[in-house]
Amino acid sequence: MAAVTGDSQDLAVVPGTSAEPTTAPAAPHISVRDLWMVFGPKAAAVPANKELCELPRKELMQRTGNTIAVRDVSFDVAPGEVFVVMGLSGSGKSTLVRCLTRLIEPTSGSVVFEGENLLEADAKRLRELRRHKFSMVFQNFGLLPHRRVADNVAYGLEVRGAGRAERRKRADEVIELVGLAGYENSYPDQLSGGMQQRVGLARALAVEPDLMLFDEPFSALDPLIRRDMQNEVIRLHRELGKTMIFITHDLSEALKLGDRILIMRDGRPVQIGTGDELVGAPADDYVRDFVSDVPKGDVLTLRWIMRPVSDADPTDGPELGPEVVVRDATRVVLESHKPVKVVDKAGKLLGIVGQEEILAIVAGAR
Ligand SMILES: Nc1ncnc2c1ncn2[C@@H]1O[C@H](COP(=O)(O)OP(=O)(O)OP(=O)(O)O)[C@@H](O)[C@H]1O
Repeated sequence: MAAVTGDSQDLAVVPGTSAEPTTAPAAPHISVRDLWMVFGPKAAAVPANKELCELPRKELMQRTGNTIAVRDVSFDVAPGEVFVVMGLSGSGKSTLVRCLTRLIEPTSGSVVFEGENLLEADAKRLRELRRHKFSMVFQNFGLLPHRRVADNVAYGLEVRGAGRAERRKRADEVIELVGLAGYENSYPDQLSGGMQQRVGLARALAVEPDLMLFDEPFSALDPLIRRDMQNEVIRLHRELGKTMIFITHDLSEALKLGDRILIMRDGRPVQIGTGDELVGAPADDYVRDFVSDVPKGDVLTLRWIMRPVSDADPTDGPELGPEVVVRDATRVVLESHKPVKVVDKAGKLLGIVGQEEILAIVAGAR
């Protein structure tokens, strides 16, 4: 999915620089710096204590009763970007995302949202932000069972104090938007899992949030329904351009939805990058392992496989941009009797891709 503002390529870390904080070209929508979340007694003392921070998880727990769920995480999310947080169970994804809106109180660091450090907001301001600026979609849908679809969708507006007519109008709009028209008066248990999650999506959209947070929203759904819901998020993002932070432990979901992906391990950020950067230049064996089964041709772009032009290369072949995905370039390259020239927007020749480079990827040799 393309970022609505800015070129996601520009937002990315340079391949191989792994977890360096990335700087968005425009003012970031949300900017996280040096964020720590330590559970347990005297948690605040842990981040500053190098010796404690380096202890294995079990030993830290035995010695101090603390668990480090998020350690020293920094990243920016640009307006309109879809930023995915990915990692195995226990890697700190949920804690990190809950810290962003202070559903969990971070131990230290800063979270600047639209220029405001949320860690300094008082309870009143925080309530205001949660009602007007953020919304969250949960894995277990989080619907109120005794309320009809329309009332579930309008719940956030009701909390905000909106009148009945306004609530109903807005609920109808978003119910239509997520494809649930006709089900306004149903109860959640009369709907399938996928439809219930559409209600969850509609409820999150109803309040017109600036930032949408998704906590593994589709993990409980069947694969086909899950695919439909991913496509639904892509469509809604295209139509509404909301900034989204999306947690998943599923790499294919991360690659499908994310402009950029943050990979977490044991609370640490291991790599932040676009899908092709993770696949083309994994920061370590953990990331390499994650991406090992990804069909490379579906993710890598020509810039990853092009070679320098040599004197022997004909340079009158067809031209393609460096951002073209290998899969999409395959036909042009294989049908051409000459190597394809990889050319940037200014017309500068960057490299050459011939049949060997394509076949090496398609056959999985690289
Ligand atoms: N309230 C808590 N008290 C103590 N430790 C906690 C608490 N919540 C989470 N943790 C610990 O923090 C670490 C990160 O947990 P978290 O739930 O954020 O991971 P996750 O990547 O979201 O995992 P999952 O995909 O299973 O939800 C884990 O070791 C977990 O046991």
